[in-house]
Amino acid sequence: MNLVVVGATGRTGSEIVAEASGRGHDVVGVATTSDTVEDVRVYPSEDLPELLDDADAVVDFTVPEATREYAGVIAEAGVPYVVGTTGFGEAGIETLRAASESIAVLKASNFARGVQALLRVVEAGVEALPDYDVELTETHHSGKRDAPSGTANTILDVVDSTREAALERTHGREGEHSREDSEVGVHVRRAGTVRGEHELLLAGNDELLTLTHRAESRRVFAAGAVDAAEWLTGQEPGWYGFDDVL
Ligand SMILES: NC(=O)c1ccc[n+]([C@@H]2O[C@H](COP(=O)([O-])OP(=O)(O)OC[C@H]3O[C@@H](n4cnc5c(N)ncnc54)[C@H](O)[C@@H]3O)[C@@H](O)[C@H]2O)c1
Ligand SMILES: O=C(O)C1=N[C@H](C(=O)O)CCC1
Repeated sequence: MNLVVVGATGRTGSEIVAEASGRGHDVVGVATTSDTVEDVRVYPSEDLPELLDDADAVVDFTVPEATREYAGVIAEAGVPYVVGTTGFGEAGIETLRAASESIAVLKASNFARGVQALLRVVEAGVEALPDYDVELTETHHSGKRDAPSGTANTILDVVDSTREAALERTHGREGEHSREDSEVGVHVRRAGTVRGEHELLLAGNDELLTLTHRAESRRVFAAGAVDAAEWLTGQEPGWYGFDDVL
């Protein structure tokens, strides 16, 4: 497969370049500056249109503003598009949904297979404990731009779709703040080189259930993203998630 990795010089993109190259795929990179990663040529972003001519898939781990810029070009080129970038607003999601009318778009906030398993366990836990208090804590490296993480938002979306009514997301607490039954506390920690940890707490009836996932390297995201790209090349245009791949 001819793969274009956008964000190839990044923390995660460089792992994806290594993973895809290791599987024998032909890889080129795109980033804000030209470079070389794992012996793979990285081109500046203005070169993306011509790089799409021979591409079988694009994998994007950049920033929301870059993804929004690329989506139209990639859709026009008719190339399947795997998006791992997080931190989009509604407009960004709309741009990707529009692209999925003409190409296969697979967007996931987390390409670790263990997080897909966590989401299934979260649904079962909330179904079994519908009246328990819910709190979420996520921890990532000190360089992460967006908060809360895309994965945290995905977990909370699963909680909301499983409960009778959506919970009001309270981001941190300070001063006098007694807890309402209708709220979920969302707590964000940024420190060191943490690759990604998510903990969901369900508490009530004098007991606690904690559901936790910890990524111990970015290779786990890279493996999932390349699996997704390999799968997506065989799909019709449309909107897909990583759960479709598993
Ligand atoms: N879905 C997942 O499994 C998953 C896993 C890890 C990271 N992420 C997400 O991936 C994104 C990148 O994270 P990171 O830590 O690898 O970032 P990073 O800052 O290390 O790398 C960002 C990359 O994007 C490129 N870039 C930035 N602005 C650009 C622009 N305007 N045009 C072209 N390229 C541009 C940079 O050159 C760099 O290569 C974040 O949104 C993060 O949340 C998702
Ligand atoms: O390192 C990051 O940044 C990560 N971002 C994703 C998110 O926002 O959920 C996935 C975990 C790692």
